[in-house]
Amino acid sequence: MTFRYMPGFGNDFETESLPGALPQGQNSPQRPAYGLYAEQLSGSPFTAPRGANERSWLYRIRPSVRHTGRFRPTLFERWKTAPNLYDHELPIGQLRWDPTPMPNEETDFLAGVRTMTTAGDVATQVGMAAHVYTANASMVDDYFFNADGELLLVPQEGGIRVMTEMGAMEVTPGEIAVVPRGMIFKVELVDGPVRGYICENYGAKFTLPDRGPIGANCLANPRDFKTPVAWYEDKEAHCRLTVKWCGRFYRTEVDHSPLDVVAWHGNYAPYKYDLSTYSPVGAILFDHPDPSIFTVMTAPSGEEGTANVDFVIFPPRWQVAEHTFRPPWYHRNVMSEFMGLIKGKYDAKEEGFVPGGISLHNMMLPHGPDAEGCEKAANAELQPVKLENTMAFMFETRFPQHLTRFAAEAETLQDDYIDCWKDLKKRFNGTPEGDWS
Ligand SMILES: O=C(O)Cc1cc(O)ccc1O
Ligand SMILES: [Fe+2]
Repeated sequence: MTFRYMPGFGNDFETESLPGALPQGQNSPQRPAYGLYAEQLSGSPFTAPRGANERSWLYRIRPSVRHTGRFRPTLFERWKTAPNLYDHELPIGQLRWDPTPMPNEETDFLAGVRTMTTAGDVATQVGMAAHVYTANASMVDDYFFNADGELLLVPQEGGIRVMTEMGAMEVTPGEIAVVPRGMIFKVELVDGPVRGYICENYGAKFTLPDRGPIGANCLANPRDFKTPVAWYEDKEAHCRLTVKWCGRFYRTEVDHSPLDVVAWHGNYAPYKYDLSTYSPVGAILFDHPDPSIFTVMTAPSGEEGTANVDFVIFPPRWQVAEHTFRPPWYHRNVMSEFMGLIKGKYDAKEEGFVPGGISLHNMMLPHGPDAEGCEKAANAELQPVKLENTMAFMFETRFPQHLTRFAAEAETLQDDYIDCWKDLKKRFNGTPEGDWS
């Protein structure tokens, strides 16, 4: 199968996989071509202002209402939803985990989701959850949609094929994909086991941040976002559709594939993005800017400049700042920082933060470079240095991130993480130079 995409962020797209399947000049013809049913999928209230109004028109073999029978409750006990408070006894702290191991038993994407943190409240469409997924099997006759929010998928190991109602995307480590709230999809594996991270965004959708004085270019450029062309399965088989709805899971059975959209148009659609197309802008003379300069996408909350969640990356880049402590400064942040590493090394941590791992620096908890990193940065010769072969990211939310019991009790939790700062010694010695040796 070939994967084809249309460029642009939030564009009004149109696509058909059979000639003439997409009505022209109207949305709801009396008898759509090919005997298709017309259906509107709304991603915003009908009356949302034009710039935030999202909907698509789908032309499908059966209307979605025929993809569901009666719903029965089902359980995915490791996929948690906010509010999920204090189901463990671990005190607050700076935390770090080793990579989640690949499954031993047959596990598909849906079964392989494990929640690490939740924030906010799904019932008021506020906040987010951070998950890891691991899988060693494709979803074949199993399909899923999440009514609780959009899913930002961040593969770390192994490629996945995200087969959605509106098209199919192949997404490999170094790329990300977003599946909108309510969109039916399944995940197939390209070749072998996979691992990655998910941000489940309960709030307003991810959008591109304003660039302010940076101007009209750089950071994430709209044309590098890719939305798949229409694709469908005309498959009659025993299929299951699982739905996540306000933190609970339900299942319904149908005799055909729900991925049956032959043509569509609109601006509510899945997309993917290659992180290597991000054009970072940074300090070209001195000092270390705030990580907000590396925001790929932001999901706003009601308060200006205060994101429900930001998706931030730390891509390969030159470091050139003069007379500057170049790694992140020591800091305390009102926002809560969940970090993952897709590949390479992260410049604030010399050891222990490895690809597939996670760190969590929650609301107001102090953190910064480890002792070794500090020592190196303070004594480095400040030549231009290229940070290569690296890609870390952060889900940064205005809401405190509450650990799940799974995260608190995981064998991968490093109990010695805070020791990475214990050798930060006193440098104050009464002289203006201090003791930076
Ligand atoms: O804590 C971290 O490693 C993330 C981070 C990076 C940076 O360059 C500045 C602030 C910040 O929180
Ligand atoms: Fe931080």
